[in-house]
Amino acid sequence: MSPFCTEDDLAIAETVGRFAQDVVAPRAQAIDAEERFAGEHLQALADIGLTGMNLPAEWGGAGVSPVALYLAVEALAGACASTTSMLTAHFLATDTILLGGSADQHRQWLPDAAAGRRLGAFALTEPRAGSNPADMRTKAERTADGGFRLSGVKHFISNAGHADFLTVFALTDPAAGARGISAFVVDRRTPGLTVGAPEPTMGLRGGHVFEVSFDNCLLPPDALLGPEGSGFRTAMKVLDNGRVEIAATCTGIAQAALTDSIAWVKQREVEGEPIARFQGLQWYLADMATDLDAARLLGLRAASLRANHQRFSQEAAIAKLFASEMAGRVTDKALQMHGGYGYARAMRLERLVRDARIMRIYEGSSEIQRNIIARNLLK
Ligand SMILES: CC(C)(COP(=O)(O)OP(=O)(O)OC[C@H]1O[C@@H](n2cnc3c(N)ncnc32)[C@H](O)[C@@H]1OP(=O)(O)O)[C@@H](O)C(=O)NCCC(=O)NCCSC(=O)CCS(=O)O
Repeated sequence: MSPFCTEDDLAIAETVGRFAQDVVAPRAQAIDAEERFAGEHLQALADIGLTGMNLPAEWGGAGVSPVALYLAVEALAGACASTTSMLTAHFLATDTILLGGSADQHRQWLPDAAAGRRLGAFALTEPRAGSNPADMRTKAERTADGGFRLSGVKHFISNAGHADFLTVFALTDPAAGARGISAFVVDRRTPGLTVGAPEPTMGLRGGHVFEVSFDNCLLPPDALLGPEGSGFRTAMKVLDNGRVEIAATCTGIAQAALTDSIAWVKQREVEGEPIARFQGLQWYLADMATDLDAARLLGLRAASLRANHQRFSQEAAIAKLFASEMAGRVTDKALQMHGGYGYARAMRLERLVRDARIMRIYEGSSEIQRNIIARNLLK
């Protein structure tokens, strides 16, 4: 499949692919249509090791390579992107604890999260600080007992209303800009923490997003992840991982659209012959496959660098930019090939088109990825 994958990675992908098609795919249309939270899959994801797939075995995780993680996320996304979004948001939360926290914090939070007993959410974005999180307003002030008083509002937070814990980023030194941001792990039952109703969205309708308010929430000293002021850097490292997982989600969605399109042109007939005989449609398929292959290779390259403990921020941004734009192109072409049937809600293609759209926006929009890529080029 790719120079980046080992036999073990491919075996994991096959297992997850079978699980995704047998267990997750059959419920995906209903989850979307009824806007039902994809959490109904949480136990099944945990049973197959997916809830801890980003974590080392030491903390209850699957201990697999980031390449296997990429392939697993892709396989799951081909079945249900809402379920995948719930899972990747959980990964953002547990990655924050893994990368920012101490061994004691790992022990306290990660095994339960890896086992799917506790669901996480990642609270970085604010109503007026999306692309530029350094401009956040949420504050955490020291209290006399060494803990913190947390106040502010976070927005578009996946899982929040269903989560057991959130990793939250807040200013501990408002004068210091990005260097004044700290990361915290917060129990969702903390008094003063309230979550709004799920925000209605165009796609990922089973991957609920929420506004979260912190009204003078009192946090214990051990809620702080890492040294004060290190939160922004932790968030950026977590997002490097997250962007590769979004790229994998995009290749999963696009692969599903391509698979459906191949089946469609073979089955749909015009004047007694399958439309697959039209060269125009064959060229559509060829372009879709080429675009998809390029995106997958970029994603696997980033995952492979991560596996080798090399810096991969640039490659993650390139993979996320290309894959999210590719998913838009491929799902749109697929819909065009299906004609009115692709536009009808009875087919999953309509869902794939809607689910693909957010990929160009969350975890850093395409414009932000271009900024990151250009900034690295001009260093
Ligand atoms: C575009 C940005 C990267 C620009 O950031 P800034 O210009 O504000 O900050 P910098 O000066 O670049 O960096 C400050 C500080 O952080 C360090 N840094 C930066 N990037 C990295 C990295 N990849 N790895 C490690 N460290 C990093 C940098 O070296 C500086 O350190 P020093 O202070 O010098 O020590 C940024 O604004 C950005 O990424 N914006 C997009 C935000 C985003 O993606 N938000 C998505 C939120 S989550 C979501 O969308 C969905 C979640 S869910 O499903 O609920």
